[in-house]
Amino acid sequence: MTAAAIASPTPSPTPVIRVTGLCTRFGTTTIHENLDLDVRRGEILGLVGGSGTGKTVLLREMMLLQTPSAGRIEILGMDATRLHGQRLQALRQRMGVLFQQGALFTGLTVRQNISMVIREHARLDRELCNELAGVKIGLAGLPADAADKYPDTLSGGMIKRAALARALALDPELLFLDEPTSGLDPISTTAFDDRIATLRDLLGLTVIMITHDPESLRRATDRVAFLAHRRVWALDTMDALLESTDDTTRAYFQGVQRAHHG
Ligand SMILES: Nc1ncnc2c1ncn2[C@@H]1O[C@H](COP(=O)(O)OP(=O)(O)OP(=O)(O)O)[C@@H](O)[C@H]1O
Repeated sequence: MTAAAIASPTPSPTPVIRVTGLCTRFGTTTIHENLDLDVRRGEILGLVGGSGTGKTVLLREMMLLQTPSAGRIEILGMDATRLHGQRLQALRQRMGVLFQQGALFTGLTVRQNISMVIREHARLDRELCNELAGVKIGLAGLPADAADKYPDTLSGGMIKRAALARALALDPELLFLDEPTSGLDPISTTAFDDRIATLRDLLGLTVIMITHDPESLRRATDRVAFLAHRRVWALDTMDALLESTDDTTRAYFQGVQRAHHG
């Protein structure tokens, strides 16, 4: 027998996020029922599904901002549903988030917006926090002179990047993006997606991204989780999902493609 024949298969690496048996109910409405999802370290995972299928709620549950009705969420090896107090806070700090609105404080410059987050969590003097904020601004792909501008003087694409810089403020291991490129033109969207891929490579981030944009899904993601019928209905590469023979999956992705191409 050859060595290859007796070698055991490579074990799949432990996921950085493992969701099992997740249920989410609001009153009598069930949004998720026995939903399972594994997120691999270092991947960019797209999260898609029809309106109201619970993408944002699932994202919030994985970020420990919302408690599911039932089920288990393991994050970075910890049973997150059992964490409280300081340990919960410490785990949250290992995650960065960019919500759809990007909400920056309009009365603060870009640098102040970011440095404020660093100062809240680290015992560093103001000057060092400002310097660190400058590093994040560069990582997000903003020109240095954007640092001292106020958000309402920036373009839509630059605001997204400023919000990205803030999401990177605490050196997260997990980055959650809720429709990060909504409202951006195709060129800015491509540039933003490329930046996310670069940051993943550079910083070893794991990225979970909700988006409706099929071009972004194809370009930026390693795998896509498709939510339907209250669970993760399909999980595969975008190319594989586009060729799926399953009726629900095919109908969704064909609809998304049609909507995108007008
Ligand atoms: N706190 C809440 N209380 C009651 N219902 C809620 C709450 N949060 C979300 N929902 C409901 O849960 C469902 C899923 O919401 P969610 O925002 O996750 O959908 P989504 O898949 O992100 O949709 P979209 O693509 O339209 O943004 C919706 O019907 C929403 O109204």
